[in-house]
Amino acid sequence: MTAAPVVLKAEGLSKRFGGLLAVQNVSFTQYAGEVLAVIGPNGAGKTTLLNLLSGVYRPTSGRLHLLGQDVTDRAIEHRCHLGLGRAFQIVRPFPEMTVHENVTVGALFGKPGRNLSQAREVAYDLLERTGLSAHAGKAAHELTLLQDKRLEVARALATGPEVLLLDEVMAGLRPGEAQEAVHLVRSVRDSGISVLFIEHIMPVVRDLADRVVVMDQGQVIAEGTYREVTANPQVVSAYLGTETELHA
Ligand SMILES: Nc1ncnc2c1ncn2[C@@H]1O[C@H](COP(=O)(O)OP(=O)(O)OP(=O)(O)O)[C@@H](O)[C@H]1O
Repeated sequence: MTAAPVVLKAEGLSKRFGGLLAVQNVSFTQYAGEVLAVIGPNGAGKTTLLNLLSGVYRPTSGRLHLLGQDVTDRAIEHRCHLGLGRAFQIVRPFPEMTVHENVTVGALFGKPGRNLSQAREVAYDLLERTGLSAHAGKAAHELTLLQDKRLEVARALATGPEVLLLDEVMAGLRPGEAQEAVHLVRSVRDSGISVLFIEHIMPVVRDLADRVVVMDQGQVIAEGTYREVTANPQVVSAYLGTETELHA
């Protein structure tokens, strides 16, 4: 059997803020088609890691490879054009623009070489895929929270990613809504996109992740299937005293 190609490879990534090593020597590999979760208690360094992956921060040390290229010193735009998309926890669409226009902007600027009519077509297709077609003409500020999250995913997909980073996109959703969001992420994965996500809601991690990377105090303390990591005493101990219910 041939192993799936590597899409992301972090090698000893660290990020220092003054006296604090927020991310310490983090290494992991993500394979094509894989859904990888990054979990850990508050302050573990998950968001900082995501910022290192997407290019918001340059690492203090370590290297990052994306789709076979060393992108350690590459800007956000370069990573985006290469095939890295990101959806944020706090959704910030252009509120007065329509839902369709918001996705068109992503399709136009996230992928070089598209003209406006191509971007508009891509946007219609993505609204269909993310279940927003019926809301295409609404102003973005009229959407519900779940629809906002769908829009955020549609905007990230509009850049044509091969790897999609999701930063706690389930935050604030009710359980039924979170299940709908899980279906959406599965459909993204089924379309061939590799997904790396940060999540605090353990049932979501259990339902979605092929593999889980657990961080604590900036370091990776465990890696494996959901079952493996939640049975790991070091992981259990890292979560003790936190509000997160580790065993979903
Ligand atoms: N820009 C920054 N400047 C200084 N310290 C920072 C900065 N960003 C994060 N930190 C610190 O780095 C550590 C890791 O923070 P980070 O936000 O990455 O953790 P997290 O695992 O995402 O936490 P949470 O689950 O609460 O979002 C924390 O101690 C945080 O205070």
